[in-house]
Amino acid sequence: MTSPPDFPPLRTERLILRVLRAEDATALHRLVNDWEVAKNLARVRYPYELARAEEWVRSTWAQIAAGDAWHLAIVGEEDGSEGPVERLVGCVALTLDSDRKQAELGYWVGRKFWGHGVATEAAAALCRWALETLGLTGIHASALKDNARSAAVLQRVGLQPAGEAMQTFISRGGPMPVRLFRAGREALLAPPPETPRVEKPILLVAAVALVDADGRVLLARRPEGKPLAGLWEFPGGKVKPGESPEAALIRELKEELDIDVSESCLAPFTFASHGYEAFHLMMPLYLCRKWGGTIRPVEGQALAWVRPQQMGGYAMPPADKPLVAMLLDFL
Ligand SMILES: Nc1nc2c([nH]c(=O)n2[C@H]2C[C@H](O)[C@@H](COP(=O)(O)OP(=O)(O)OP(=O)(O)O)O2)c(=O)[nH]1
Repeated sequence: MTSPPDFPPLRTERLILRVLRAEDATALHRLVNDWEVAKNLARVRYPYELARAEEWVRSTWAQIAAGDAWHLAIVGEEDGSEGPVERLVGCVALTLDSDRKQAELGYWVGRKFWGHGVATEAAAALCRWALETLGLTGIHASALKDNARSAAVLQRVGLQPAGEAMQTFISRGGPMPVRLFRAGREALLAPPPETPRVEKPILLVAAVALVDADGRVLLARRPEGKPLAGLWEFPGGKVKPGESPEAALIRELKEELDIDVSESCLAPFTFASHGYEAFHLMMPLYLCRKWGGTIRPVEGQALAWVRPQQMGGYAMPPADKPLVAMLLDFL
């Protein structure tokens, strides 16, 4: 064939999947003649010459015309001075098995376009097109065992692990271990599971473990009338809109304990992330060993200096349990 076959381009949110054109060969050669890309491709020789790219582009036209395989260019659009300009970012392909009921999925993306979900977006669109248009019963693929990135793409597209095998990789000069993936038509066409929505508001609270010279930590008892009243907690409080967690802590420590703490004495230590009934608590916990002034319970709250080993004897909010374990390890 001397010219590309008719194939209406597939459009995704960010990409166009279309037949390769003769003029794509230069960009294709530049992207594939990169060991980081070529080493993951079974049927590519490395180094990959421009003449091979030109020949391969033409071979894809015959395969599409025969209905054997669809190797499509993955193209992004960029703003140019005279309107949008197309840019080749990779290729995606489906090749029919000999029974013509199933197909093998393959793809590659140029190194500089990695990390943006291009392969997943393109592969999912081509699979959907093939299932709907060709009536395939399933799709399969393989990924080198050392290519975790590709295995993740296949699983995001909806393929499931289906064992391991050896497969010849021209680029690597021989057989290589691969992981196999496959999925049936129903699984692939099912709508993706909804990601659980966080309905609760996120409450940001800053707290601190004040540590004395003996390695004891100050706990304060939550006063009556407040939620979780009677439980022992790390001093701190809610971060106000526009306030940094450090500024909130400095303010709270002055209000609650009448001490002066400078930001440089607050060392980020760990954090609590806990779902309470009405909100989700995000609470960075700082460590502080140096403050100005003498600690006094301004709000009449009970205070206790407690070694981490003894904190089990103090009833604390559920969010604090993992923090105690961290302190126990660290102090
Ligand atoms: N300060 C602190 N709060 C904690 C800890 N563990 C934990 O679950 N919390 C929760 C309890 C509260 O829901 C929230 C802190 O809110 P708070 O009501 O004490 O905050 P605040 O001092 O700004 O109080 P207020 O002005 O609203 O009365 O974080 C902890 O170790 N220290």
